[in-house]
Amino acid sequence: MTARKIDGKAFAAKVRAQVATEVSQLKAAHGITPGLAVVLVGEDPASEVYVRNKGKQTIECGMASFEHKLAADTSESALLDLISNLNNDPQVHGILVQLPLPGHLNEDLVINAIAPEKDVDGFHISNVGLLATGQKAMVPCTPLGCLMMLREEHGSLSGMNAVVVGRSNIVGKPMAQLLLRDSCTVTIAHSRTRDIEALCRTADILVAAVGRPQMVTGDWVKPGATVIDVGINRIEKEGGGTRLVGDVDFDSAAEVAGAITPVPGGVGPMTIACLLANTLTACCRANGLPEPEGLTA
Ligand SMILES: NC(=O)C1=CN([C@@H]2O[C@H](COP(=O)(O)OP(=O)(O)OC[C@H]3O[C@@H](n4cnc5c(N)ncnc54)[C@H](OP(=O)(O)O)[C@@H]3O)[C@@H](O)[C@H]2O)C=CC1
Ligand SMILES: Nc1nc(=O)c2c([nH]1)NC[C@@H]1CN(c3ccc(C(=O)N[C@@H](CCC(=O)O)C(=O)O)cc3)C=[N+]21
Repeated sequence: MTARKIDGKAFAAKVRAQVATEVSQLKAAHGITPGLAVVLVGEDPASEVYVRNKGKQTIECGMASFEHKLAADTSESALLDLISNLNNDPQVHGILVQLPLPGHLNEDLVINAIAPEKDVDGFHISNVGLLATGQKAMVPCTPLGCLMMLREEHGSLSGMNAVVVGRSNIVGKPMAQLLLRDSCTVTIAHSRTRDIEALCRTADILVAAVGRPQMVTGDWVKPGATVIDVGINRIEKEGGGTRLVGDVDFDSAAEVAGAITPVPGGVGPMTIACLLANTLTACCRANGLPEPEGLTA
């Protein structure tokens, strides 16, 4: 392996420590405790992992955690009622509805029912529009975490060629927006992209968010490039059991890349740290207090 391994786990711990410090100051000076509500409808294995890690870390940071676990057959109106209550609850500064939702629920409708200023996922159409037009928004946690690691690695990203593989609303598109805002030349690739390997080899920054285990191999990577692996895929292990792998084939990519994030221990922990940072930011904004520095995009 020649690439530097970017330690997302350690970086996330630093971000959470900063959040915890600011939370304790907020409590001491103003008697305010930031609160995060997480809504989980039905059972999704990826979401379960996320909710478990997140609840623990929310409390470790000194914030209040409100978990709402609803049955898989919950009606849309019941879910909208809950969101309305959370929108009006002064103890709740951040609301996250775990995706994907069961098929009978309209995701767009549900997400857009969240008060934009409490939308710590940054998925509400208002926040998407604010980000796209360069205004102050809630920035989606996963792309924000990726951006923080890239800035730490490179300082300025200006003029770099970035290729984002994946065009989802929750990762690919907002990632591309953030890279564009930092003056990268951005290309978004997806399942219809022609000669995707050659395109990826033009990237100084390569972000993989496809949901296909180990799809991006070393021969897709430009020598010295920085590779950010967003993928979280559970695969069968030889000899039984399962293990977590990314969308990048770590071993072959690490032979070519300059720096690379591992899975686990890369983007995942940063996502949760950014969720906590967004909750703190939302709480400061709600109370007309100055925002924490270095925790927003
Ligand atoms: N670490 C973290 O914190 C998080 C990790 N994830 C993980 O990131 C990955 C992506 O998530 P998400 O964006 O929600 O996934 P989606 O399934 O919503 O989007 C996947 C994207 O990848 C593209 N794609 C699929 N197959 C190919 C292919 N063969 N070649 C090129 N492009 C392809 C799709 O293209 P098209 O649009 O043409 O279909 C689509 O745009 C998953 O592994 C997920 O688990 C997600 C969120 C947070
Ligand atoms: N509204 C919404 N927002 C999300 O941001 C969201 C979502 N829904 N639905 C599911 C996906 C997935 N996701 C993960 C975040 C962190 C880890 C994480 O902490 N991963 C650890 C490993 C965890 C383990 O050991 O299994 C790591 O990569 O090191 C994983 C997955 C957020 N998502």
